[in-house]
Amino acid sequence: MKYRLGALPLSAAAPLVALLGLLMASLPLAGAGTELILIGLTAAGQLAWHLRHLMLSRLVTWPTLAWLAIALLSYQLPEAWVSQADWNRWEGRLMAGSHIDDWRPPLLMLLCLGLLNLSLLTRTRANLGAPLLMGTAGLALLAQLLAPHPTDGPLALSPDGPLLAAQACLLLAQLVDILGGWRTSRNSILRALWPSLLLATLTMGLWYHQHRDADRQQQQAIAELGQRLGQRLSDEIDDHLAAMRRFAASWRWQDAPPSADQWAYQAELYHQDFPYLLNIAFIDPRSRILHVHPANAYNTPLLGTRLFEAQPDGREALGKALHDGTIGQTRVIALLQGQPGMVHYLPVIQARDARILGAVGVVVGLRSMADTLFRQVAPDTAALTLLDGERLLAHQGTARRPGPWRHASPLTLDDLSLTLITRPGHDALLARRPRLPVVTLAAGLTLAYLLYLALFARRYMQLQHRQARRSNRELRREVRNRTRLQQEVEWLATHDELTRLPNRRRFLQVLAEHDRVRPLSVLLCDIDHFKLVNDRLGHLVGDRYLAELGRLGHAVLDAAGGVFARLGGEEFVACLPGSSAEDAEAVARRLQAALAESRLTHQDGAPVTLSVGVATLDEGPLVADELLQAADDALYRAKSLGRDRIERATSPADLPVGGP
Ligand SMILES: Nc1nc2c(ncn2[C@@H]2O[C@H](COP(=O)(O)OP(=O)(O)OP(=O)(O)O)[C@@H](O)[C@H]2O)c(=O)[nH]1
Repeated sequence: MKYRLGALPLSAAAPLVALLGLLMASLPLAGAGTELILIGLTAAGQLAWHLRHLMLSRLVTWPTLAWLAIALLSYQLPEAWVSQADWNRWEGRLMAGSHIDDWRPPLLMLLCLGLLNLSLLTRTRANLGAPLLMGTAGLALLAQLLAPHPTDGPLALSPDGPLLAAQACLLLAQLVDILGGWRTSRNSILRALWPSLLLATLTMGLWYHQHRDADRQQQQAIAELGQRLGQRLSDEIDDHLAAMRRFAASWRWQDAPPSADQWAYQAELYHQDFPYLLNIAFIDPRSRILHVHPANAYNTPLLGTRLFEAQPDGREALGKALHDGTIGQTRVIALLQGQPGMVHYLPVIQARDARILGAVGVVVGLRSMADTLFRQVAPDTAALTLLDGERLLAHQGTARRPGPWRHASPLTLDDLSLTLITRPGHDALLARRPRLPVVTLAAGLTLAYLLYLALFARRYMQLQHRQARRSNRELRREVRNRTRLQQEVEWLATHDELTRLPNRRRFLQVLAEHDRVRPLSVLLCDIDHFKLVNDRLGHLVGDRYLAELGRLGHAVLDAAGGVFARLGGEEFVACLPGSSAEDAEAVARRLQAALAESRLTHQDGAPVTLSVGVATLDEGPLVADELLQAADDALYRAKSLGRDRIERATSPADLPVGGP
């Protein structure tokens, strides 16, 4: 919750930061309009999620993503599928006032933010690659910060500060929001994130490189176009000069200036080849215009005009032709027709006596000439401007949307230095733009995303396996413990812990197991004066004596094919299936002997002795209680007869069967 509290104001602040920033920096809102709207929608999606209006968040996030997807498709689809013109039409409807290529660069960032919103909604943030989306968004932000201004490339990244700040706010809000959530799976996320983020970084680097390369190629193409046009312009002037020289020379055999008809006929032939010539005039030696072609509303009033007076800028050039007999050429001057241009004056020299009959004036309207030339370039391709220094000579500016940069090619026409500015149109640039960078970006980022998903899933499965293995191990250990405990409980239920001999219950079971064996003897053994041992030597020694007797008894009875058990207290019992009373007595004696040999003594050094009651069932059914009672009776008798004795019961009545 505390993270959400931090994220909330950041999400809310993002669109405000963008809007205020743009207003304060007096940046045109129209240009940033689409991006501003997208930022607003993304922020609204985030905010709605933070405020728990999930439906609203969904309603905002999905259409925003759809919008972004359409924009993305604009440069993903091949031209053959959807033409640039079609996209432009759609784009005009979707984003009036701004152009798709203006906001393509932040598109990646906004797409990442939109997808992050989606991952918020689906609550599968780390699984859906949200960390990589964040990393990529961070890279896109960084790229926008570091990238140069768009003037150096048609699709360079937008550096609009307020919009960047808004994007950073949205990213930060996402970061703050998930910091707590990823704490537990941080290791898994990091392991998947680094390799995929590295791939994303390499992809973006490669994309940027290819992107700049494409820019350079386009700039070069435009430069070549400018140079080509410039070359054509200068070739054109050379051509018409050569033609005019021939034209001027064609009058040298005349004795007098040409007649109006002659002039109109001949000049028309040349004018057809060079329609941009505003006129072709014959000027007499006194600089008067004698004939002019074509005879139109601009030219006809010029007839009779004395050029030396009327056009001082051209006087020097005309003087060369009329006085020196050489070709004269004006600079770009204001023509009598009202537009800038140049005039070439070619002397008409009589062949016979080298008399200068006059001059041919060829008026080149640069605007007309450039227009003729510019018409060869499709208007949407580029805007073309012809400049003489700062002076605008001609312009063709029909490119619907001028691109972000222009190319200036210097033109040299004789001694004239002009500049041809070529400004390519956006649409033409986009249409010619190679798709490789975008394909690289899309493929690389998709791969990085898949890599993240694969690594994360692998790591997740590894953890699951590890967890399962650990659980299995614990389960096995638990089962072992429980089995051991169970066995212990079972053992304790049938054994005596101190002597580790079978207890009374087990003894009765053994007895029952041999209920068909005859003879069946039972020995009831009791340590004599054991109380004294306890009292004088202590209970611990008493316990040791009991354990020792248990060990001895087990050894003796085991050798005799019987079972030795502890009945309780210092009383022991033995079962000897198949042993007659004599045999049983002999075993009892062996037991007494073993005890004697063990040198268990009282405090005064007297040996610890054992009294034994023997009962044998030779025939008839076994009644355990009765048999034991008979043995007990015999034992009682042994005790009362002085202890350290063996007394035999006579079955079924308890009759002494003898003693030592
Ligand atoms: N150390 C120890 N003493 C036990 C245990 N079970 C019973 N005893 C003791 O065994 C003694 C049995 O004494 P009694 O049966 O009264 O008689 P006794 O001293 O053996 O004399 P007699 O049987 O008449 O020869 C008691 O002092 C009990 O406390 C045991 O598990 N450990």
